[in-house]
Amino acid sequence: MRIMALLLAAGGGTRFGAATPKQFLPLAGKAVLRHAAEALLREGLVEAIQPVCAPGAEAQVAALLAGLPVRPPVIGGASRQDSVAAGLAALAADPPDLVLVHDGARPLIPPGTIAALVAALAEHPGAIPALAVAETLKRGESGLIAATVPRDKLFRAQTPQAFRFAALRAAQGFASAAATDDASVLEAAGMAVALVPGHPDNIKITWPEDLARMERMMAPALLPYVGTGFDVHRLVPGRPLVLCGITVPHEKGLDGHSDADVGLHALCDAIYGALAEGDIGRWFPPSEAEWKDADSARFLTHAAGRIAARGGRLVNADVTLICERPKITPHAGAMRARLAALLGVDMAAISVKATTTERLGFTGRGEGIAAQAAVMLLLPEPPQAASNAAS
Ligand SMILES: Nc1ccn([C@@H]2O[C@H](COP(=O)(O)OP(=O)(O)OP(=O)(O)O)[C@@H](O)[C@H]2O)c(=O)n1
Ligand SMILES: C[C@](O)(CO)[C@H](O)COP(=O)(O)O
Repeated sequence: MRIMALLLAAGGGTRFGAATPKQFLPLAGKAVLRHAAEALLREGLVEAIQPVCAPGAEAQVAALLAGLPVRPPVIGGASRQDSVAAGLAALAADPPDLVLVHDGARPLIPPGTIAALVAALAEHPGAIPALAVAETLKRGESGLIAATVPRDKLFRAQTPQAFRFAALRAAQGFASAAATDDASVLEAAGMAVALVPGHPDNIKITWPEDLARMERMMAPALLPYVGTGFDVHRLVPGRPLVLCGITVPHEKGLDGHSDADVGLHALCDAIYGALAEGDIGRWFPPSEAEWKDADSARFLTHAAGRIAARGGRLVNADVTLICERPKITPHAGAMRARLAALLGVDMAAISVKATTTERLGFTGRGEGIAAQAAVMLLLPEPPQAASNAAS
């Protein structure tokens, strides 16, 4: 049993309204059309795909479908049925037993759909996936309801639509240019077409919101990852005191290889921890002269870049500065704003607070400042590569 598929891509996407026809637009990292082709092949039943495209798009289609069992694209026509006829003609020299006709604008074919269609063709010359209409149907005119249409026995037709090749060829003579699907050609010829279960995820991208919805559906699930960071620097005379990206007036400043921004360092370590990508010393070793007196804002920008590179996002961060003096509260708002700007998130996601150690220990004696931070990130997948690379 040989099964081939026509992949229709000759439409201009008028309703979508983009300069590029919708089937060539990117979706979850590849073109919509490539998703559709891969979906046709996924069940392992389709031997090869015959793309049908607009004049001049042949090279683009061939490139988008490179590496798949795809025949050279043929040129479609002004109507869907013209495009189908062109595709069928291209297959006619070595005809398959069965042919599927699929919209290049339908990137997702739920598993089992093609097997169900092929099984139905044992009994009938045609079969389509379809969904029973679940909502009340209205006919509208000039913004008003003209009638309520009984939905009993009504279905929404999807693709791929499957046919015995000889039957679809024979029915072509009955095709009307107005036919919006391929089953209607067999219907016009008086041939039976079976209904098999369709799926709501088999969306035809018609309007821009369909592509946005499909992008959300195909986005990888994001998992929460928490990270913590802790840092200490000694207070010494003669240096500015930089805390959470803000220079705070004080008689001493923090000592360190960089600007010694202890709050920002703890925050970076929390982020690297959540990413399982080591710590700040791995990315910016104190042995490297480049980081001498460096503005630690660069480190946080780097950490934010690592979140983005991993396809994740920061949910929130909470930084606690531990010192008797200076008082942090008057500067906390500016610190939150600065950290939020460096991380590219809303200020509401960033907390900066402070505590003392009741004059106990090195922070109590004013010898140094400590900071701890906690973050939550949403990341697409377990950080396996990072855990291998981290020390
Ligand atoms: N003459 C045509 C018309 C449509 N199609 C293809 O048929 C599928 C479904 O059609 P539709 O969603 O209507 O696409 P467009 O015709 O591109 O959209 P519009 O009607 O908004 O212009 C699409 O993959 C489209 O490329 C085709 O190959 N040849
Ligand atoms: C074939 C189809 O996808 C089945 O739902 C649909 O009829 C195509 O309709 P359009 O008018 O070409 O958008």
